[in-house]
Amino acid sequence: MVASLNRYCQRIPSVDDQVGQEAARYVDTLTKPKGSLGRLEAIAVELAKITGHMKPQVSPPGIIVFAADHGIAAEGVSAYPQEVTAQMVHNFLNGGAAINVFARQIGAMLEVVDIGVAQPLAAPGLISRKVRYGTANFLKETAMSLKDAVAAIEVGIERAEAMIDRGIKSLIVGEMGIGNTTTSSAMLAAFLCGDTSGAYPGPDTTELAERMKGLVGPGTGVKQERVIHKQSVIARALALHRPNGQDPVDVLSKVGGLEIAGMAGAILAAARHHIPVIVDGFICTVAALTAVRLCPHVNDVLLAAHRSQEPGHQVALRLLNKEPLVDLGMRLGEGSGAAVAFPLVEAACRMIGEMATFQSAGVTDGEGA
Ligand SMILES: Cc1cc2ncn([C@H]3O[C@H](COP(=O)(O)O)[C@@H](O)[C@H]3O)c2cc1C
Ligand SMILES: O=C(O)c1cccnc1
Repeated sequence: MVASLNRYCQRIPSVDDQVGQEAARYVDTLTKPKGSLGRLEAIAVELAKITGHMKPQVSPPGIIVFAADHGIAAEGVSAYPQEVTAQMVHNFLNGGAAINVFARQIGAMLEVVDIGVAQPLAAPGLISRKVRYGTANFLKETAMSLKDAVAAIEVGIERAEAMIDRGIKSLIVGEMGIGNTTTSSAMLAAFLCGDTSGAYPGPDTTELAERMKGLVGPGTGVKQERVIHKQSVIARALALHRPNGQDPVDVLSKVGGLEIAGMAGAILAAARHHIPVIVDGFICTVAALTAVRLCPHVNDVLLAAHRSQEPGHQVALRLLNKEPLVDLGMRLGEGSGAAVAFPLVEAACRMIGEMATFQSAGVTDGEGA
């Protein structure tokens, strides 16, 4: 790993288990039968551990949407054309996308970052941090250089730290990039397959494509034949580049995406500053996995928001050992599932922050376990 990134990761603290234990004891003193608020109680304890505060806060939340294009889109892996990425950036800036609506609902700060859209973009409010004009088609060549992968991670760190300086108390990262479910499936497969020796076969990739089944899905809504085509594209790319699943920067540079690198960097920055991350769907969970491979205890600051319909999401969640809060059948990205689940996380904070104790309210405690 590059020295500067390595140094940054080394400065990421562990969560505070002692505050967590105190918070768990305190939750049991609140005016309710013990355990009766179910997972909200566990979330409150997680948030206490992450923030180091017995009464954690997650508001205001910050949302950073990273936009970038994918050379692999040229292989016909999406139901929509590449120019939709740039068009949606304008939609975000005009406030008309799903994430804008949910960001307003939860009072979030929202920022849109061009980290690698394939065409020049300039518009009021857009944060321009283009590392390159989209990735290369990774079926033919590596997606980007190692230097670009690290630069994109560093853009994510920079943007998250800027928002943290502005006072956000939790972070949601979202993305826009036509073709990025293919990229995410390829990265997930690399993290899985690259772990075992001899994982990548020779020129015949049929068996490898078969193993892609549970990792590849319809994305924006391609038909089953095209899902099979996506599996084959990914298998051929993996056999060509043989990414090392133990080395997330290698995986990013060979089959990754600029926005996924940016999201991973932003997640690292949140962990560095004791800020909880509410993880969106498939793409975001692959970015989170990338951050966790860079620094394993980053996993402790992640809360999985929702279960995406994209099949690989289930696999990625299992690798992180996370159970999502809700399953609404969503498959959008942009950070939308995380924003929709945010009020549940906020409820957990309010519970531990505002409820009376048996003692303060003069209510007689029982022995409920
Ligand atoms: C209008 C529109 C808005 C979106 N917002 C998020 N995505 C989502 O769909 C894309 C990934 O799917 P695939 O790999 O099939 O291209 C990403 O841009 C993702 O953020 C959108 C897609 C479209 C078409
Ligand atoms: O779950 C996601 O992040 C997702 C699923 C489909 C398309 N875009 C994003």
